[in-house]
Amino acid sequence: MKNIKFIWEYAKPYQRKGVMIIFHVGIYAFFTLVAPLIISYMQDNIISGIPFENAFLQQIVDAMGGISYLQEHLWIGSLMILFCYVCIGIAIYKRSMNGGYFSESFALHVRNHMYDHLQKLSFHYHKQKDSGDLIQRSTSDIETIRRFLATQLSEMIYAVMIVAIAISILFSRNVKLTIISICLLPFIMLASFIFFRKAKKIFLECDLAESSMTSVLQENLNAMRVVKAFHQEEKEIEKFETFNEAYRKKYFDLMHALGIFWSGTDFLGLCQYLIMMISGVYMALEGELTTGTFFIFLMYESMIIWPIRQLGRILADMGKVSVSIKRIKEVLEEPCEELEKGLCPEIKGDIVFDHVNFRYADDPRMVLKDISFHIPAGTKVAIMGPTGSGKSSLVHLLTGIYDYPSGSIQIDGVELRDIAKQWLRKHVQIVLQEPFLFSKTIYENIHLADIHAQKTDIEQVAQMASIHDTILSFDKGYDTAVGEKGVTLSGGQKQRVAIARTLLCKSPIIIFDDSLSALDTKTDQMIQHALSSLDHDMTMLMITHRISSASKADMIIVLQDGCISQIGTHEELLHQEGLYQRIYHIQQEGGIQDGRTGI
Ligand SMILES: Nc1ncnc2c1ncn2[C@@H]1O[C@H](COP(=O)(O)OP(=O)(O)OP(=O)(O)O)[C@@H](O)[C@H]1O
Repeated sequence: MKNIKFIWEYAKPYQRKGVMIIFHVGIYAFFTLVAPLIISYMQDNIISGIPFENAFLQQIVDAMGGISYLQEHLWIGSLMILFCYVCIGIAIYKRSMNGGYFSESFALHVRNHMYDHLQKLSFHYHKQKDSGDLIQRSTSDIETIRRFLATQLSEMIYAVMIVAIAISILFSRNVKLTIISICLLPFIMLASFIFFRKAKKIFLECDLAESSMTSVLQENLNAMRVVKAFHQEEKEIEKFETFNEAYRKKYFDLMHALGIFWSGTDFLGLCQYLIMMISGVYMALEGELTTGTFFIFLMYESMIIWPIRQLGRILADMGKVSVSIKRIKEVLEEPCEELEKGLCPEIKGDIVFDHVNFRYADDPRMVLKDISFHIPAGTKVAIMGPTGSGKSSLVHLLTGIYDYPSGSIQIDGVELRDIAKQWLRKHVQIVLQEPFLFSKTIYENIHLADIHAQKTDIEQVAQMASIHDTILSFDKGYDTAVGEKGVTLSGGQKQRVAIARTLLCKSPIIIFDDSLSALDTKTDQMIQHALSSLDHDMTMLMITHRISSASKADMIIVLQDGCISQIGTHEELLHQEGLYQRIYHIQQEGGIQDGRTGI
């Protein structure tokens, strides 16, 4: 019942079309059954002249001119049969149209709602969930329900109607032959139901084999540069062939099982048909059956055997539909991140960490331990430390993506978790280590940070990010399309476009998560120089591995194993024994001039 309600809600505004499916299937079933009846009456009562047992039918025939008139004008009967087939054609067309509207409307609304909801779910949720699974829920699961509504639903209604009405008519004609005609039908339906229940496992294995093969292909295409750089082509081909072969095997298993099922139930169906035919001929010879009635049995039998088999399949498939609905509901019922709830204080960029501890939900290890510091507004801070020491985790806390279990983080005196997330993210911008560019033009990629920005604003931030001249050197300038994941740009170029995009927000707090280290020292210095000449005050947190960059900061925080091991200015830390001094000496000695020190 809940599933019907779910489908009904999303099928708006085409719910009426759903009801019309039942009506048109009814018309289809009615005329499909009436056509053989007309032929039987023509044979028995018009041509052979057997009087009608039914007074109502006799009245209709009289109204049409009587039996002898119809005998002389047999084309009237043919015309009636033609009329039935025209009505069947129209009903099939209408049923398909309504099924299409109903199912497409459902799919459209659920897909939109899913996409909308996915945008509003927390980052934590997305991190925990497998993106492939979410894609499957938003596509294949919706498709399973759509297919059911578009075709299987009407097939099911048709099967129920045609079987129920045909068997009732057959009973009214000859009880004994009807019982003979349906004796194998329950077995056909049961065989079909059991088979498709059991076959679920094979279908699933086939789906999994296909998705594994697709993943290999996807990974290979994404990592084409690495594949070529390490001469992995042969190995990759071998790997793909293994998965392709596994998929072929599973598909063959499926075809084999389906082959056995279809031929087995075909055989049962034909046996049923044969039993009915032999019994019918025998009974007709004994005079228990008229030719017209026998004709009805022949026609109706073929009409009910295949829908019965189909009904078994649909009933088994309905399990899949309810599983899909459950999987979609699981996502839709997941609570959204409350982006607007909370305070919207004026943010200038004063940051205080007070005994903050932090660990990721799926990992018992403490990533940040007892972190305390104060960054006054407008300060430029460098964060250094060995890989895995917690630098990125620390700065990500400021964007409100994760919550901190203990301690306090305040921005301009307001507890960070009390600030509305949307407001916070508008004022705290981060340039990620691995920036992501959309498959749009460079202009659009920068412009999305502020839809009100003018072309001059975009050029200005591009200049600050030292990418303006590079963009102009492209044939299409700012209109250059950035390919899938920005592959038409080099890593450093992508990084600089991402920096320009972040600068366009003019946020009071800006974070560079190791994003400047990806650039050469000269570009890094140029960008930092441009940032220091900005006309608005900005607190800047910069994760870096370069002493040359850190030395220009007002404050340097050195993290080691999740704890602050040193904090101070370049001069102070230089005279302190510790990691900063060691890095300084390594870089001074010219070991690694351009970035990472191996810490
Ligand atoms: N999303 C996550 N879920 C669970 N653990 C994580 C996650 N991100 C990072 N970690 C773990 O937290 C610790 C700190 O990682 P973090 O990325 O903050 O270090 P980092 O100093 O920025 O490293 P790097 O310089 O290599 O970027 C590491 O041990 C890492 O394995």
